[in-house]
Amino acid sequence: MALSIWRCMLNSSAARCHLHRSLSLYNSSHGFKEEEIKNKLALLTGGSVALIKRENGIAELCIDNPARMNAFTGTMMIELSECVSDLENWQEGKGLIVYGAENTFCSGSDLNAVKAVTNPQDGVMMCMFIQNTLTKLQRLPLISVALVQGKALGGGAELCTACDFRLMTEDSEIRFVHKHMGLVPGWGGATRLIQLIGSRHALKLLSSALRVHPKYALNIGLADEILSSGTDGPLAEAQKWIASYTKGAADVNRAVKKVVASGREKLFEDSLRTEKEIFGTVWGGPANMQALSKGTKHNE
Ligand SMILES: CC[C@@H](C(=O)O)C(=O)SCCNC(=O)CCNC(=O)[C@H](O)C(C)(C)COP(=O)(O)OP(=O)(O)OC[C@H]1O[C@@H](n2cnc3c(N)ncnc32)[C@H](O)[C@@H]1OP(=O)(O)O
Repeated sequence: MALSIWRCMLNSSAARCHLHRSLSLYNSSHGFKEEEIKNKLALLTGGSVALIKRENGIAELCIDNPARMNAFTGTMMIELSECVSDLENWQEGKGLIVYGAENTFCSGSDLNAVKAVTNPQDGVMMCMFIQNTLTKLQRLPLISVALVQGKALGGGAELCTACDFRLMTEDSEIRFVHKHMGLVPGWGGATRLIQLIGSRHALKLLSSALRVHPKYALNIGLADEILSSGTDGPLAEAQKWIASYTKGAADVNRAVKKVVASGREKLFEDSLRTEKEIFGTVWGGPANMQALSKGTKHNE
């Protein structure tokens, strides 16, 4: 079969692969009434979530509510969802750094918002809204990094588990305080924590609300690097760190994250099929042809 026809077949199946992007975890068939909960969240104002998409393909998402230790108000939950949707459509994107304003990460839900969302139905609806957002964040075809400075508490601890990697500054902590609030994680943090560090370590952190300092986080696999207090500052350190994992063409970087995200979630044979489809999107592509024409050697 002519190579070009074969590639066309691979590419057409790869196109189908793209069509499955950004299906929400919860929809109306699960009783999720998105517009209804968004209208309620919109009344809980304060703070903001800002997204910068840079020319080099690395975006920065800032959780900005320093007067409340970057706690999420209702409007910030809506803005986070909108930023993640924007990133889902950013075809040039390769990486994402999530961080908090004024050198602290996030202290979870704004307790004023929590007190305003009194009935259990609305609480569960808010939980579904946030889980939809954080599941899409985790599945973005970008390498994502949570830059943890200061405190990542409650929902803030859950948010950092939705990123592929966590970089912690020397004085920072991640703390699942839910049990002290008479709660369990609801933003998907328990499920992702078990994926990251295993059920034994996850149960220890959730049942003790332990302050997880950087060295222990590194030891149990929750953190990937402890950032030294370099002269450039933590955000610049994080930019340097992510740059070493996002070199080269955007489509190849995105394909790498897609094959790993597929293997992380799918059954073995389904993941193999997805890997084949993603392979078809880069086989014979510009980066592949350039490497072949250069006679690339791997002895650096
Ligand atoms: C599924 C989980 C999810 C949910 O249930 O929806 C949650 O995340 S529940 C919330 C979990 N988070 C908390 O319980 C954090 C509560 N705050 C603290 O423990 C402390 O503030 C701190 C984060 C450890 C920082 O302590 P400290 O350095 O002493 O500063 P302050 O306490 O003075 O905080 C400064 C300022 O910020 C306000 N603040 C902090 N966190 C929140 C929050 N989550 N919601 C609302 N406001 C918050 C704090 O009240 C102070 O404000 P003022 O008192 O007006 O100065």
